[in-house]
Amino acid sequence: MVLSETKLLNNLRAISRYCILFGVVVALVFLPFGGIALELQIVLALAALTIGIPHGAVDHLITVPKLASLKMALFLTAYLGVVGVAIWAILSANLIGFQAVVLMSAIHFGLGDAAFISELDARQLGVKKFPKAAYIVASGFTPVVIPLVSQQSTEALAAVNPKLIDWAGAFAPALFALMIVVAAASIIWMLITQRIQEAIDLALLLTLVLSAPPLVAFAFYFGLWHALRHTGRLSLEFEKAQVQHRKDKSWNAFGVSVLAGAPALAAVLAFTIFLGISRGFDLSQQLLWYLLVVIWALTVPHMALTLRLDLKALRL
Ligand SMILES: CC1=C(/C=C/C(C)=C/C=C/C(C)=C/C=O)C(C)(C)CCC1
Ligand SMILES: [Fe+2]
Repeated sequence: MVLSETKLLNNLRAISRYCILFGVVVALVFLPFGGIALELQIVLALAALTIGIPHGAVDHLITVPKLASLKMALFLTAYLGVVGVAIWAILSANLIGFQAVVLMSAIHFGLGDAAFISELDARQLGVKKFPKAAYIVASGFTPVVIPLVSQQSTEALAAVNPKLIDWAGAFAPALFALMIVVAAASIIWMLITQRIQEAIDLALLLTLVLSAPPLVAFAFYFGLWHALRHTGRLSLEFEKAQVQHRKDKSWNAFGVSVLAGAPALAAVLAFTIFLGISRGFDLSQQLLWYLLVVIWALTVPHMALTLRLDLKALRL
């Protein structure tokens, strides 16, 4: 079973790296033609967000194992209540809401990515000490903050919601420089401590955010790195996936973990369209914004519940 888990986590690590590399190549290929058209960027972002949703949609199954129970009903009521309050907060205070979301996302991404490495470490012998703090900070802030303070962030944020364009105010250039230094220093630290694989991970993320436009960089990171690796970790917790791991069927374990989140994916998409229409939105212009708002709101309880697993894996 441990072998099947290790195999899956290692495969997902390799696949997510190839995906990021593919994103870098696509961005570079488009460069001589004036970059990837904004419309295509938005389509990519919508696709990546959709791919990424199921990873958060199994929280309830992991926290409350029994689907048809009073506990589950109470849990879902509280979960959705938090989501509702968060949606209201982001819609009524766009700017502060977004700043809070950026911070929350960076912490959630960093803890999650580092917890993934810790789960791999726990299943392998003779690993060198893992500098967790450096990996948490670099892997969390690089994919969110750098795209949001880069030169091209104005175009991306205008497509999401023009009110967000100045989210970092006068700090943007300093924040950009600081984030590059943090990422570079962490890569060097990984090399010094002989965590070569982690140095490769961070170098890939940094290359992506420096070469691809913000929406594309975020799309590839969220859908094909964060969600993939997180789903791998879900298979370690989810009872149905454990059954498959025990039979040494690592991809089946991954498959059931993805499928468990599929019904919620449909619900999220339907609710997003309902929310948008009820607020009189123009589908082609504001779908990305509303989908992001719903995902950000879902991240509030998702992050709180995932935190438990993250801290357990990281032994913090
Ligand atoms: C980086 C970036 C963005 C921000 C994305 C964020 C902050 C996403 C957070 C997602 C979470 C927390 C998911 C949970 O698992 C925008 C606005 C799309 C514009 C393009 C660049
Ligand atoms: Fe997540």
